[in-house]
Amino acid sequence: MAIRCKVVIIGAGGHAKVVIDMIQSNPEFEIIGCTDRIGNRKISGIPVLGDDSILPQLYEQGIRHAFVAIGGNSVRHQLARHALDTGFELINAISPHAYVADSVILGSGIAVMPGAVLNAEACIGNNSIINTCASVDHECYIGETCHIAPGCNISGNVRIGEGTFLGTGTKVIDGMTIGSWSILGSGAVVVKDIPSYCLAVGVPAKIIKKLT
Ligand SMILES: CC(=O)SCCNC(=O)CCNC(=O)[C@H](O)C(C)(C)COP(=O)(O)OP(=O)(O)OC[C@H]1O[C@@H](n2cnc3c(N)ncnc32)[C@H](O)[C@@H]1OP(=O)(O)O
Repeated sequence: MAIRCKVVIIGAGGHAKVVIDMIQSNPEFEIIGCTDRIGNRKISGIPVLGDDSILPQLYEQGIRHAFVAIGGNSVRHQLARHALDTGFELINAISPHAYVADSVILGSGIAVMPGAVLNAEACIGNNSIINTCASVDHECYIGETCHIAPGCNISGNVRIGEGTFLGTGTKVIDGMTIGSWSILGSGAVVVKDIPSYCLAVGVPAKIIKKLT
């Protein structure tokens, strides 16, 4: 039997439960535990080993692979940087029930949840989440550390900058550009470009706040 890569999961909330389920379905990996501020417990049968300060110790013990399972973009961004600085390689967690076209380009640290569809020549940046039943169509570019929430539909040739969050069920028509670190409220329909650092909601999506 092939030796399985030992993986530590960083985070132990609801998002981590979905990630654990996906990684457990991949025979390449063996999850050795999670990290979280609240230790001394198990999630989905996996022990919480301690908080993030134990990562260097785990690396010294020979664990080389990690996955940051945190839904919030800025915290995920910071923890991914910390894990990489410690020496870990970030794996991808791809559901066997997602469709990922052969020509899709994936970075590392990416979660693709059940029912998600990534169509031809889409490109997904490091540490991004394509959540349950979201679709990313042909030639889209999704930057690093984005979160495309459940049920979003992103049409072809859309570009989304780093750190942007599309709330549940957001729709984006083809060819749009959405900037970095913006937030689209649940149910928004994007029919015009959205700049960086904006909160936009509604149908059609309108900017209601500038974000810092
Ligand atoms: C598997 C998972 O669970 S993944 C997680 C998925 N989670 C989501 O998709 C959550 C998405 N979040 C939202 O849609 C939130 O409502 C946000 C981020 C847009 C706004 O949140 P907040 O910053 O707390 O804003 P707040 O709730 O104060 O609303 C501000 C205004 O926007 C309106 N608003 C908020 N959300 C929306 C929305 N989705 N569509 C239209 N209007 C909205 C509010 O009614 C309010 O209007 P008012 O000022 O006239 O009263």
